[in-house]
Amino acid sequence: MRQRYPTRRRRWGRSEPMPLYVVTDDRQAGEAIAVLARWLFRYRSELAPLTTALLLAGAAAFLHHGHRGLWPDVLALTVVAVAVILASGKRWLDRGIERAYAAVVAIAAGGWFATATAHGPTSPPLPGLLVAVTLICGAPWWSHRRRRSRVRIERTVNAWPDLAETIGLAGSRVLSAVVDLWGWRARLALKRGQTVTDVINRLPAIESGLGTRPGSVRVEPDPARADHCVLHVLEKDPHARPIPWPAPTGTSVADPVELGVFEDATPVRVRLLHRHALVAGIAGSGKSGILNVILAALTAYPDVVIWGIDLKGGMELQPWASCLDRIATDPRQAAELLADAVTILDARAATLTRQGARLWIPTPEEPTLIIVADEYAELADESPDAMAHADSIARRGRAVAVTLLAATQRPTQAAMGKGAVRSQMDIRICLRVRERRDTDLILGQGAHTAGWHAHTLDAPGKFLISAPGFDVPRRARAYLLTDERVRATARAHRNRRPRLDALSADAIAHTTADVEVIDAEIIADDPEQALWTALLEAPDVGLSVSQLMKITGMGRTWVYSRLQEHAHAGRVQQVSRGRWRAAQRP
Ligand SMILES: Nc1ncnc2c1ncn2[C@@H]1O[C@H](COP(=O)(O)OP(=O)(O)OP(=O)(O)O)[C@@H](O)[C@H]1O
Repeated sequence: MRQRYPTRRRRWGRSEPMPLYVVTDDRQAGEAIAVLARWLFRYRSELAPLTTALLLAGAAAFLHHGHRGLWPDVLALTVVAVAVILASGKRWLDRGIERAYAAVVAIAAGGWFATATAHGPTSPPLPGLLVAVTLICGAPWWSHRRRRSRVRIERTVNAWPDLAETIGLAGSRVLSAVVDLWGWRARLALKRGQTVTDVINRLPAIESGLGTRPGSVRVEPDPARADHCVLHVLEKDPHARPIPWPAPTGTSVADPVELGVFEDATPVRVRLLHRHALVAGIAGSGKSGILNVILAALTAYPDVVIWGIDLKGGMELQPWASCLDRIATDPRQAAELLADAVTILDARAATLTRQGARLWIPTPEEPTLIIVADEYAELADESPDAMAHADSIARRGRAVAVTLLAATQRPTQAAMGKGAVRSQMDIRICLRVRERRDTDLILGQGAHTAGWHAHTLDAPGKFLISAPGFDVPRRARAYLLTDERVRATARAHRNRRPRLDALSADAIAHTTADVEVIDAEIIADDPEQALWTALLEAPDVGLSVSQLMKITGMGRTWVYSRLQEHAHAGRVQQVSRGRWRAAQRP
């Protein structure tokens, strides 16, 4: 009983006034003083401006009584204090505004103290002035966010032993705590036998115990100690607002692509070369947003050819059409495209074997081939052939630089669990999911238990990434490209796109052979009519500008200007870079 009494008393705060006790013995006065002293100690930070004012008044009264001639010395000390703050205050106060505040407080306090020493602290207007200066200088102090956070941490650290018991982490200790930009961080030492998973499983209880908003506490394991972890409390959400896309910095597909930023403001930079990637999340979670960020970066590189599969009828990838070498918009085209990718893969593999090399190193002349597939699960449902090819690419494509970037809304067992595709995905980007088990489906069995809580991501574009170098669950938010930015970026990058290398192009030459048949069938009496007929009858992959020049017998400028007119009127569409066909065909 004697042990529990003081423990409970420690928890009383402003919101929970101390209950009324009827105490019958003489210790009442002693208890009241002890409670008052504890209260003063607990709120010492908030009371600091008042305490300083009282100390100044007391000291001034003392000096005025016996040593009033010392006022010039007080003034000189004030000048020295201000000089020290301005010259070397950076050691204690890293922000300029804080140092300026400290200097102003020193001038006000020193000035008042010197005057009060000379004339007496009670001589008017000095008492009123002291009250005014205390309130004016106290206001920034009371409202200062970092000070308040520091005080809150101190109280939390003191209360941790009780809190730990309540939330089921009894025996854990706070080793250190610091305030950071968005809240505070504490290093925890766990009781022997406790693990980071125990802490992760108690996250909602910790949030409740700390009185923070749901979803505001993160736990990061300590790579060096299984019985240590870092607790990160975010008082403000660093990802509350969309983050605009900064222009890409890389020059080659070998450079990492910057997807967004983590909560500590470090960029999420991931290398796509020789790796397959999966982007998954529910509708509206921001998959297309992430594809846009990746495409905006990739289309700037001269050593990557991009093919697209978009089973939403080309809706998602259409803005990038002028930068894509090829687009498939239905399951049949998708199967053909993937079959061609496997042909390229085989041709490259055979060449590498002949050369005794192991890796296809991309250059602008021999680019890497990345196949961007939106709605990947649809493909699984509608084209088993396509899945067989995708499986092949997933297993054998890395070394020869033929890789997949798949986005899916439904990480179904059929699409993700079977075959090699999911297990071969080196980079997994998990946006918001509906159910916990979807996290395991995307990131791998056991991910949810290990703290990858994708179901708690609460805004589009927020994601978790599991990839080489990213093995702890850290929340990030992808950059956002507006539609206008997507169009402008595609326009800026379209003339820099490389073509497939001769080896790969020859391996799939049959695709262009289909197109040649059409060339022969069109008669170019009337160039306008010939152009339109050709566009109407163009194959799914479209016709190139040089083919249209041949068919119409007209020059490049004429063909371009007619195509622009048709495109402007919505009559033709650019199927992929430099390939056109009529928007609606008979
Ligand atoms: N990184 C981001 N930051 C802020 N908002 C975003 C971000 N990414 C996407 N959004 C917003 O979320 C909405 C849905 O995004 P998006 O279309 O990318 O989702 P999706 O997962 O592709 O959806 P669907 O599966 O229906 O195609 C859009 O209005 C977009 O503006």
